[in-house]
Amino acid sequence: MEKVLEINHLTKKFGRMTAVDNLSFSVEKGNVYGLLGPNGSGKSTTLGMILNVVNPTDGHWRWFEKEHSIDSLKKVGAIIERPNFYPYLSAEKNLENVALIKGASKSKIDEKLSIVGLLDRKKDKFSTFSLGMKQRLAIAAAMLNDPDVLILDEPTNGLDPQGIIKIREIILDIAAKGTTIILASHLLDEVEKVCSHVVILEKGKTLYSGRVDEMTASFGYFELSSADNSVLFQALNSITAFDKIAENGSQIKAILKEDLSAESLNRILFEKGIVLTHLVKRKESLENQFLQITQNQN
Ligand SMILES: Nc1ncnc2c1ncn2[C@@H]1O[C@H](COP(=O)(O)OP(=O)(O)OP(=O)(O)O)[C@@H](O)[C@H]1O
Repeated sequence: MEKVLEINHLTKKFGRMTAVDNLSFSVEKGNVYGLLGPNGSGKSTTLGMILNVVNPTDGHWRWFEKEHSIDSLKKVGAIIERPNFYPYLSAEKNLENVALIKGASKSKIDEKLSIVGLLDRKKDKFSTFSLGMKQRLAIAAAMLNDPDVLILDEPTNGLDPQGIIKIREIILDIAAKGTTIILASHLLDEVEKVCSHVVILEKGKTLYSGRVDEMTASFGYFELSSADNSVLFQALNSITAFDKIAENGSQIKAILKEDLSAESLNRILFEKGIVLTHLVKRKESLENQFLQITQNQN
């Protein structure tokens, strides 16, 4: 797989505060990466470093498997601050200005406005746009020179539900056409809906890095009960596949640390003379895992 970005031991300190702490991960072409973390976890600082606007304290990164070159960033489109356009100019005129600055062709303007659903509003002044439309225009501007990578920092912040859905559809559409996307968000739901990969940050440290579906597909847990739960509890404790076993009202919750099917567990317990009255296998959602991970840090 072609590597678009490699980050190694990246660290940023502001005085005594470490905003990004020894961060390492790689971004492969064609995927959508979520940088997920609560406010202040170091997402924007990380994006600032890889975009050359924040100086790192330590560590390094490289774009497109090349050592540092300003040229590499020409293939990266980014929206890291609120879109800044001329309010009294139309969407089209604003994009003409951006094209001029970026050295992109004006012939791309209609195509990009169409991708973000603003082609029929191209003659309207920027000042008449909703926040969601402004954000979509910013995406069109970032896409003008057909970047290989698009970076978005909290792209749906402050938008209404309709605006949020629209932006997410646009991101997925751009990704489906082959552009690699790196998206910083504090919304787990957003990452689950949009990203294939996720790096979870808490206080600048990586807590999880990997595929979103692998994280969702953790080993899960069982809910069980039997006529005598204390005997069941003891029996479960002797099975090495479990990480934690807890009584939960009339049921026992047994969390897996490795794969074990409901059928196998039922058989193991039956062989120990235990007949179950209840057996359900469940998977923790990414949301629960994220909450657990962030809670454990406090
Ligand atoms: N220029 C700066 N000077 C001092 N501290 C800073 C500076 N920029 C960021 N920080 C601190 O670094 C930490 C990480 O901030 P950062 O903005 O990267 O987090 P974030 O995950 O993007 O959160 P948010 O979504 O709230 O911006 C925070 O504690 C923040 O206060």
